[in-house]
Amino acid sequence: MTDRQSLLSVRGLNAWYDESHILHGVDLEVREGETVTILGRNGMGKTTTLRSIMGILRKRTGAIDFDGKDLMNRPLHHTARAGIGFVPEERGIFATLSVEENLMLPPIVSKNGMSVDEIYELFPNLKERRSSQGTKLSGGEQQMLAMARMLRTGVKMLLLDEPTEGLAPVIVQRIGEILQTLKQRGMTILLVEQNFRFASKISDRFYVMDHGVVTEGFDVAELPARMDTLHEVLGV
Ligand SMILES: Nc1ncnc2c1ncn2[C@@H]1O[C@H](COP(=O)(O)OP(=O)(O)OP(=O)(O)O)[C@@H](O)[C@H]1O
Repeated sequence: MTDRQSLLSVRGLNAWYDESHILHGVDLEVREGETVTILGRNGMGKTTTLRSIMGILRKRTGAIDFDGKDLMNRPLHHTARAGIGFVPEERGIFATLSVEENLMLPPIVSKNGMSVDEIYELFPNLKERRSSQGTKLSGGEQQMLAMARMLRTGVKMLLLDEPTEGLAPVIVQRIGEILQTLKQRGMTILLVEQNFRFASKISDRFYVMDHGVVTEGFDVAELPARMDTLHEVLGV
């Protein structure tokens, strides 16, 4: 992995919700084609890190570089245009629009995106439900649609916040297979995930967050040797 180029680099990231200082100097790096998971107990700042990278959370300091571009002083829509797709925990499916209308909503950012046909091949259940309203979808279908919608835009990197939350094991497995397929196609993925078993199967590297800082980072090969300490820190 070390010969791959850095795609996302975050250094000394501090972030605040109003007066609450949540991130205290987060450092992390994701290289092209890697899947990296941020682990950590509830409330440690994982979601805040993703929101700060995207620029949804504006009160922040530090450096964020993506694909050679400085993201720190750009408006939110420029972050998306630079090629990062954020799939939030709440998924953000528009209830009154159909599956296909939701799919077509975000603007294309590069011509490397998947066609609608390719998307339906990867997500056959979305094809079946292409005319269904957003409200009629199961949690798993909503998660798949939220991911699919980003793949169409041609982003280089996905930020996924707890994609398996609340989903049945069979759907979690299906999402794991989809992420493996995306990895094979060269997608770069930064994942926040409480489901450690799921994350351990698809990740190349891990970071652990504790009280607004990254306390450790390690390769998947080191996972067995780290299990005891992870068990203590995360309760996994
Ligand atoms: N909108 C908000 N306003 C104020 N504080 C917030 C807001 N959202 C989160 N926080 C606080 O920021 C801290 C970090 O939350 P964050 O959601 O980033 O944690 P997390 O590691 O993603 O955990 P979780 O899995 O619980 O979401 C927590 O103390 C939380 O209470």
